[in-house]
Amino acid sequence: MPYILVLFASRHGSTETLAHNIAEGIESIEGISALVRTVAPIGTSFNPEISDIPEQGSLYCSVEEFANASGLALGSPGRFGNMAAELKFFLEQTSTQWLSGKMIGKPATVFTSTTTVHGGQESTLLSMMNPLFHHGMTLMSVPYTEPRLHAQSGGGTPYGVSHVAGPHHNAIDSETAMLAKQQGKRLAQLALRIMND
Ligand SMILES: Cc1cc2nc3c(=O)[nH]c(=O)nc-3n(C[C@H](O)[C@H](O)[C@H](O)COP(=O)(O)O)c2cc1C
Repeated sequence: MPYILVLFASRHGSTETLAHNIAEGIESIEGISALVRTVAPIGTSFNPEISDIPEQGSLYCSVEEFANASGLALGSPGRFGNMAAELKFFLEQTSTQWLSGKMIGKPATVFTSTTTVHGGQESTLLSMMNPLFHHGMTLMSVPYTEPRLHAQSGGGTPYGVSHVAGPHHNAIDSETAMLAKQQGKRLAQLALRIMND
């Protein structure tokens, strides 16, 4: 069965929870599944002794899993208004796929979590879109016809779903979770449409 890769970096669990919400939305669509993967952390020494398999949670993504996906949902915590280094490090291992055009036309969407509401959610989301445009992917998100986008007082953007975690890593609220599911659902529907074209 074709799958959509839900690839995330997350240290405190907020982006990871959004990833699972998005995966749930993808899985609600018949004919396509979700593959949830993360990336290995990067140590401060740049020479970490990291096992190939994480001790807990989602497996680390392989470049093959990236290449063979029919679509991509990419999530990162905001780090100074940018995506996390470990996610960028992973993406920089995909130049073979860029050269071959393997990802061209496939749909992609992005999501994030930050501590503060004005802490760079949109810039983080846009930073994740840049390499996906270089891969020739088709960027999409949730439009304002989704009523929850109007109702959100914290996160939630037309660039991709977002969560404002606060300093204590607050749980994702039900409205944001629903928005994430909707984003996953729309991504799956678009992937099927593109595949059947
Ligand atoms: C190096 C670093 C930079 C960060 N920069 C920002 C920032 O610019 N704005 C912000 O609101 N939060 C920032 N944060 C906080 C994280 O974005 C926030 O804790 C996020 O919810 C973590 O997501 P996670 O639970 O998926 O790890 C930063 C955290 C780190 C470690």
